[in-house]
Amino acid sequence: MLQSFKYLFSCNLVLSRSLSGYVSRMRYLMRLKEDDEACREALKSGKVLLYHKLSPLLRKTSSGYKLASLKTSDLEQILEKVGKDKHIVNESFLLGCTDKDEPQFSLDVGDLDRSALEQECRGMFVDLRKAFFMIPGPESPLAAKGQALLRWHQTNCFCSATGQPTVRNQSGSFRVCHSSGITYYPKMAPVVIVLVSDGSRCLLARQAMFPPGMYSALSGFCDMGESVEEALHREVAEEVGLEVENLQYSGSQHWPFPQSSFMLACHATVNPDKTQVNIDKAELEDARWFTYEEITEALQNLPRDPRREPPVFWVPPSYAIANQLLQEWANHQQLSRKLHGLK
Ligand SMILES: NC(=O)C1=CN([C@@H]2O[C@H](COP(=O)(O)OP(=O)(O)OC[C@H]3O[C@@H](n4cnc5c(N)ncnc54)[C@H](OP(=O)(O)O)[C@@H]3O)[C@@H](O)[C@H]2O)C=CC1
Ligand SMILES: [Mg+2]
Repeated sequence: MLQSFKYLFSCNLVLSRSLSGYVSRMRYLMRLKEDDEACREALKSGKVLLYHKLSPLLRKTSSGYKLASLKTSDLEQILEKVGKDKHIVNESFLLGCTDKDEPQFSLDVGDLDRSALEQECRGMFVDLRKAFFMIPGPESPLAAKGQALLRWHQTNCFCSATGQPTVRNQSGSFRVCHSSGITYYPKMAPVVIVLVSDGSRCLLARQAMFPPGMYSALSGFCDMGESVEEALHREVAEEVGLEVENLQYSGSQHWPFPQSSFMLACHATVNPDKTQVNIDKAELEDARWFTYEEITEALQNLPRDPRREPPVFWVPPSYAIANQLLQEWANHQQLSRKLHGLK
């Protein structure tokens, strides 16, 4: 009894410690967003993710590649070595905070000589899509956020009402036009993504612009005023001419390409007697039903090696929420096959 009480007590202690750690970190970040001076101070002891024309800096380690996270003081020295004023570090944007309470920032140095920087930083700038195949999975959201914030600032330098320049706050959590008084906040466009199943197969599609052989779940931007459910029904009807039912929320994800999207992912079903697809050829090059065996094989395909021919059929990498939908569908199929005594 005492043992279990002790165990419960220690669990609660761990829980309350970790909760208060999280809460204080969030409060700290909130303050940095609002207080320019505090943010400038935090930058001095923080870490900066460096980008060159929106490509993040990666460093090779003994086990592969990692996002390079440079101490501000080291970055200042590097900038001076490549002949740049170290104060451009102050143009960094606040991204978040590590679990060791180190504030993290991103900075694009696209106007500096790329190879000189790569040499000084002992790393290389890699296109973000390629970087997703190289860096550890947990680093992907940070790399995406860093790029998205930089892109948003680069493309929102002027007020759409007055044409006057907008001015950022120190953290980069907004830009303001002093002429109109309008405040602009970084934006994401809501997108629905849905894996449609007929019970034993799932429906995937490809756009002409996708890399050869890649198929993904159906997706589309939400129209103004639409709910997620309405957008989902409409996109499936428009793109493949089917009516879906039994929508089930799966999860969400920020997606940086081509501009920031906020992906809302769901599963849905169609009546197994009504599976004939009618493709909107203006949107999609192809859409077809895939079996459980095809999906499990595609999910096991290793990340693409750009030097080799791509497989005939492959699916988005594990970081993409489309991949999560496919994993969930395959797990569900496996379970129901077991229940029905199938392999
Ligand atoms: N993370 C993931 O797993 C996946 C992410 N995605 C992402 O979802 C997003 C949407 O998917 P997609 O199927 O292409 O969308 P849609 O089916 O809505 O088709 C895109 C079309 O909509 C137009 N459009 C309408 N509203 C917008 C808007 N706010 N921003 C940009 N274009 C708009 C575009 O026109 P035009 O281009 O002519 O300007 C384009 O022709 C893409 O950014 C894609 O990268 C998609 C699949 C998987
Ligand atoms: Mg679409």
